[in-house]
Amino acid sequence: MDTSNRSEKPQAAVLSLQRHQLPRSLPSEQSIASICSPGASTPSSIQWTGSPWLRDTPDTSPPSSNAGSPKLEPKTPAEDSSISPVVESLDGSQDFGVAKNICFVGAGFVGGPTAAVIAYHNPQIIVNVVDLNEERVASWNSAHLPIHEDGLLKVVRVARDGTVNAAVSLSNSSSIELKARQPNLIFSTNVVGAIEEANIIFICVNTPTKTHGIGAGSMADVSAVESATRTVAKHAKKGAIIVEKSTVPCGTARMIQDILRYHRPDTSFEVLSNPEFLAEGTAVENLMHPDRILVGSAQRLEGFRAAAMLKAVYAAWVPRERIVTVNTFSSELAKLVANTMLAQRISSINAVSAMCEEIGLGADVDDVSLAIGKDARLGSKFLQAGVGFGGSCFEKDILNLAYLARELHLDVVADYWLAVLRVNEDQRHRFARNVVRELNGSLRGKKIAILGFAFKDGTNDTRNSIAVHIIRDLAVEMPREIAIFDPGCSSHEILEEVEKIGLSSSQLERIKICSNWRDCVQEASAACILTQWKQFRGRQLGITAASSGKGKKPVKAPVRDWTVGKQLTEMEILALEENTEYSSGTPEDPLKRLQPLRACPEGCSRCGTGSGGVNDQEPVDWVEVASKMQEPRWVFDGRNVVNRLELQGLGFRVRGIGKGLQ
Ligand SMILES: NC(=O)C1=CN([C@@H]2O[C@H](COP(=O)(O)OP(=O)(O)OC[C@H]3O[C@@H](n4cnc5c(N)ncnc54)[C@H](O)[C@@H]3O)[C@@H](O)[C@H]2O)C=CC1
Ligand SMILES: O=C(O)[C@H]1O[C@H](OP(=O)(O)OP(=O)(O)OC[C@H]2O[C@@H](n3ccc(=O)[nH]c3=O)[C@H](O)[C@@H]2O)[C@H](O)[C@@H](O)[C@@H]1O
Repeated sequence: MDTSNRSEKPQAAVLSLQRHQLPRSLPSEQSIASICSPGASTPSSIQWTGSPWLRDTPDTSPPSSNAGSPKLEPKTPAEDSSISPVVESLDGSQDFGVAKNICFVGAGFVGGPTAAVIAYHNPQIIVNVVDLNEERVASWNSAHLPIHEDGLLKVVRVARDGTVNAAVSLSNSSSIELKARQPNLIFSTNVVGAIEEANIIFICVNTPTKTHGIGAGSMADVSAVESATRTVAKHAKKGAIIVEKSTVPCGTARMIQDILRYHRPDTSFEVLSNPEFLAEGTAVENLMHPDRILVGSAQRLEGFRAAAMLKAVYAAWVPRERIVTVNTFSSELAKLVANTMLAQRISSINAVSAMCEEIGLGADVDDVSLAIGKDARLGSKFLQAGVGFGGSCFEKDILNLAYLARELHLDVVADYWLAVLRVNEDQRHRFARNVVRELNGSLRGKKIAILGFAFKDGTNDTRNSIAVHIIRDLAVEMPREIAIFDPGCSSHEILEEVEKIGLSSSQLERIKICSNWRDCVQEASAACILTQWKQFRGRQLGITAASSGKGKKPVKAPVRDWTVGKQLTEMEILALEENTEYSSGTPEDPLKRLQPLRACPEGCSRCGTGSGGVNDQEPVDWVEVASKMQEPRWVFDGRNVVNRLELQGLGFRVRGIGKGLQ
C-alpha cells in the first residue's frame, strides 16, 4: 500500500480534523492519499485506499452524486453536545406534535422487527414498512416471516392482522373485556405512497462494506441510504422527521440533510440518528426490553422537538430514563463503538483461549471467563470463547470505525481496533488448522460434518457466518465431502453463502447440505460444531452446558385494577397472559384474541418447514452419532456446547475451544 501521499495532505485539513472539523468536500483522484499506517500489518483483506473527506478543491456536485462515506462539517456552537440535557426536559406530551403515521424504508432484519414492535405498542399509529424486494414483502405478509426470531410472529400478527374481541375471567370471578384491535402494520412495496403519508420516516436499509473503488474492503457503502434518502427527499411531506436507523459512518445525518436540501431547498426537515442495538436471535426480547434507546438530534430547538416526538413513540413501552438523547454525531459514533467494544471482548477471550490451548496443563478458558466475569467491573456477558464472531455487522462496523480513525490520522487507534478483527480471523484459521492436524494432516477421502451454519443460534441469518470461512479453509484440503446441517437455515440460504466464497467447481461439488443431523454425520470422520444451537448439546447431555442463555424476562407491567374499563396496553395484556388462569387457547394465544393465521397459497413451499424455513429441530442423539460416524470420531466443538467427558465416554475424541489438553 502506498503511503507516499500522506505528507501531501493539506495541513489545514489535518488541523481541522484534529478539532473534529472536517472539510466538506470529497477527494479528487489525485489527492487521494493512502492512509495505511507505515509498517502496520493489517489483514490482507483490509486496504486503506482513500480518504473521502480530504480534498482541497471545492465539491460542486449535487449531494446525490456523492458515493461513499459522508462529509463531516464543523460543529456550530448550537450543535455542541454540552447542551443536550435540554432535550431531557422535552417529553413529547408538550406541543411538539404526535406521530400518527410512521414509515420504515427497508423491511430487513432490523426494519421488520423494529417496525412491528413500534406498531404493536402504538396501536393508534399507522406503521408502513416498505421495501423494493417484492419477495421479502410477500413473506412479511404471509404466515412464514422472512426472519426467524422468537416471538416475532405473534407481534406481527397482533399489529398486522389486528385482534378479535376477547373476555378474560379472573380468579376473583370478575372478568375483563379486551376490545378488538384494528390492524396498524402494513408491509408493501409502495415506497412513495408510504413516504408521502408519514410524519416520521425511518431509513433502515443495508450499509455493507464497500466492495469496490475507494475504501473497498473497509469503508461503509452508504449508497442505499443515499438512494432511499433521495426518494424520501422527493416525496416526504413538509415537517416530516427523517430518522437514520441504519448503522452509518459519522456524519451521515449531515449527508442526509444535504440531500434533502438539494431536492427540497424550500422545506426544512429534521434528521435524527436512532441506531438499533438489537441482536439477532433475541430481536423481540431486545426490542421489548431495550437497555437504552439512543436518539441523536441537532442541538437546536427544532432538533429537540423532533427528538421529543420520536421519544414519545418509544415511551409507549420503554421507561423514559432508558431513552438517551445526545447530539447526532455522538449517536452515530456510539453505535460503532458499542459494536466494536462488544467484538473486542470476544476477541479478548478468544485470545485467551488460544493461550489456554498452548499452555496445556488443563487451563480452561471457560473457567477464566467465569472467574473474571464475577468482577462487576468486567461483567459476565460476551465472554463466551468460540470459533470467532460472525454476522453482518461486527466486522463492517469495526472496519468503519477504524476507517474513521485512519482518516483522522490516528493510526495507532485504527490498528488497535483492527487487531480485534485480526484475532477473530486467526481464531477461525486456528480452528480449521486443528481439524486438519488432528486428522493426520490430510482430509483426502474423509467426510467432515458441519453442525451449524447460522452465525449464531436463534436466527436464520447466514451473512458472514463463521462456518463459511471455515468451510473455505477445509475445502482447500479436498475432503471427500463437507456436509452441512443447520436447524434454522434453509438449504438455499446456506448454498447462497457457500457460492459466494469462490470455491472451484470440484470443491463446490463436494459440499452437501442436509436437512437433518443424521445424514450430516453419517460416515463422517469429524463433526465440527460451529453454531451454539441447543439441539447440538444433545439428548443425553442435558441443558446445563454453555449456551447463549436467553431467559425470558418477567413482564414488568404496572399492577392495577384490571377491571377498570380502560383499553389495556400490550404490556398489560402480556402481563395478563402470564398471570391469569385460562382454560382454553394456546401458549402463543392464551387469551384467544389473535386473528386466524393467514392462509398460504396452495402448494406453498414453506408450509411444514416452520415460520423461518426451519429444519429438523430434534436434539442430536450423540449415542446414535457415535454409531454413524467413522473412526476416529472427532468432535471439534467450536462453541464449547457439548459435555466433553460424556462424549469421550461414548468413544469420541473431543476438542473444544481453549481447553488445554491434560
Ligand atoms: N441485522 C442486525 O441485527 C442489525 C443491523 N443493524 C443495521 O441496520 C441496517 C439494516 O440492516 P439489516 O436489516 O440487517 O439489512 P437487510 O439487508 O436485512 O435489510 C435492508 C433492506 O432494505 C431494503 N432496501 C434497500 N434499499 C432500499 C430502498 N431504496 N428502498 C426500499 N428498500 C430498500 C433491502 O431490499 C433490504 O430488504 C444496517 O445498517 C445494519 O448495519 C443494526 C443493528 C442490528
Ligand atoms: O449492530 C448489530 O448488527 C448488532 O450486532 C450485535 O448483534 P448480533 O451480531 O446480531 O449478535 P451477537 O449476539 O452480538 O453475536 C455476534 C457474534 O459473536 C459471537 N459471540 C457472541 C458473544 C460471545 O460471548 N461470544 C461470541 O462468540 C456470536 O456467536 C456471533 O457469531 C450486537 O450484539 C447488537 O447489539 C448490535 O445491534
